[in-house]
Amino acid sequence: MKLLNVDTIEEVQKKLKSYFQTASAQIEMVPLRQSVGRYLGEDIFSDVDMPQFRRSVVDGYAVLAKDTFGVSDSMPVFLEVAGTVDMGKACDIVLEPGQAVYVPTGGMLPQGSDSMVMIEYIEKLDEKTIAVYKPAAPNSKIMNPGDDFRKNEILFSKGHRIAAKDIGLLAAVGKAEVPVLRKPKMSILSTGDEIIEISEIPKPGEIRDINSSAVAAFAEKTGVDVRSVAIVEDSYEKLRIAVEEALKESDLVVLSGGSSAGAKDMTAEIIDSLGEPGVITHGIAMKPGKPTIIGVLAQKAQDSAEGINCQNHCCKLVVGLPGHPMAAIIVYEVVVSSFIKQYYFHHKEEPITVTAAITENIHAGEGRETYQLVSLKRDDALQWIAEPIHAKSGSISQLMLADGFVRIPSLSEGIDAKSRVEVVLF
Ligand SMILES: Nc1nc2c(c(=O)[nH]1)N[C@H]1C(S)=C(S)[C@@H](COP(=O)(O)OP(=O)(O)OC[C@H]3O[C@@H](n4cnc5c(N)ncnc54)[C@H](O)[C@@H]3O)O[C@H]1N2
Ligand code: MOO
Repeated sequence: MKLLNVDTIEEVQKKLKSYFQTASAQIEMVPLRQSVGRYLGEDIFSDVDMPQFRRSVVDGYAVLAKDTFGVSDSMPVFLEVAGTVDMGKACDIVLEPGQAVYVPTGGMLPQGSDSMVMIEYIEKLDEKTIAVYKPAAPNSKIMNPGDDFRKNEILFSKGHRIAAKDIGLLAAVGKAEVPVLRKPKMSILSTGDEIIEISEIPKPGEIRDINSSAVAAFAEKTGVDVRSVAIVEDSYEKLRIAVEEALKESDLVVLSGGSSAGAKDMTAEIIDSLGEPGVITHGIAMKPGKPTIIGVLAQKAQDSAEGINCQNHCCKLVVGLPGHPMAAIIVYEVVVSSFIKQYYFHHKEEPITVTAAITENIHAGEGRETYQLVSLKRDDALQWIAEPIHAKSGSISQLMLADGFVRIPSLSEGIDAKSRVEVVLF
């Protein structure tokens, strides 16, 4: 029985690495504003100093700071106005001691000046003279070249996921088009004679297809291009044809159901029939999610001393998720999603976690790594607490209450109530 011989998650990752290790990035250019949520295909360097010129951050007069030292409301200094700077134009005025030059916010400071005095603190006596009532410290109210970032500085690394907050910086370095990694294409197949479309009313024995929509939503959240979702009945030939068709249009095929040891569980057989190396893992030491199948199909088998090595994504991943919805979603997040981030998106940034005190003892899962759903709340001292959600993996309603999950290693004794845990957020 294959299911008795399960791999740990680390073993699965090691096996996948041997097939996908040299997968190279395929880059496409997208307009800047459409790049939010995409993963960078190249490191991004600044092409200019920012700012490129000494710039005022206020409306006021450029001065030599030491001309203003010691001035006050009752004892101003009188400075000669040597000119006005025009916005968007280079300033060729050279400021001499005893002079001031009007500079609007964002304008270029004249040579010889080292500070700005805001208009609130001056009085215009005539066209040529101002009185300054407040001392200015050197470098105050100005930005020097490179204060924000310097030319040739690395701003973002390949694999970084672009967020809305990054768009301004990409705009500042002229990225009207951004090199991003191509989205892998995924097909999702739900198997089972009992599975019906969600628009239908289930008759006794039937169940609406939860997994396709749920897995598609998690995949799209990660940036995957979900090409198709379909329900396939428990027929070897129909399922084999469906997987074969899906492989033509997709880089990854995710099936749900049909992964455990039951009589109709033919997913593994079908993967093996479709190419080499076929099923590499049948059963993972995780809870939930034990009856998971991982298959790899080489498109161009390159027999070498190391065996089949998939270069440039010539290997395709076929995953048989457990049918139980909660198990399907957790396995997708823990195994498939992290594979996609690593091999297709070169994404190395760790997910943001929240440290919280767990409210109950959690048992470790007898040789299996346990993924415990939790909901996060604040206690009276405003510290995060994680409340375990006790839900059967065949259910779905409790998932909406979960903020994330806690990982309990298989060799641990479990977690005691009140101990600190890391919650990986959904
Ligand atoms: N003898 C054993 N039986 C089972 C084992 C085992 O180790 N030995 N593992 C159990 C666990 S754990 C799980 S999880 C399930 C996995 O079963 P399959 O992956 O073969 O899935 P099915 O049998 O097709 O379905 C299981 C369950 O989930 C429902 N389901 C399936 N697909 C969907 C869907 N798209 N949307 C909603 N619900 C779905 C299905 O109707 C079943 O109720 O096996 C245990 N058995
Ligand atoms: O471990 Mo199963 O994958 O749902 O309970």
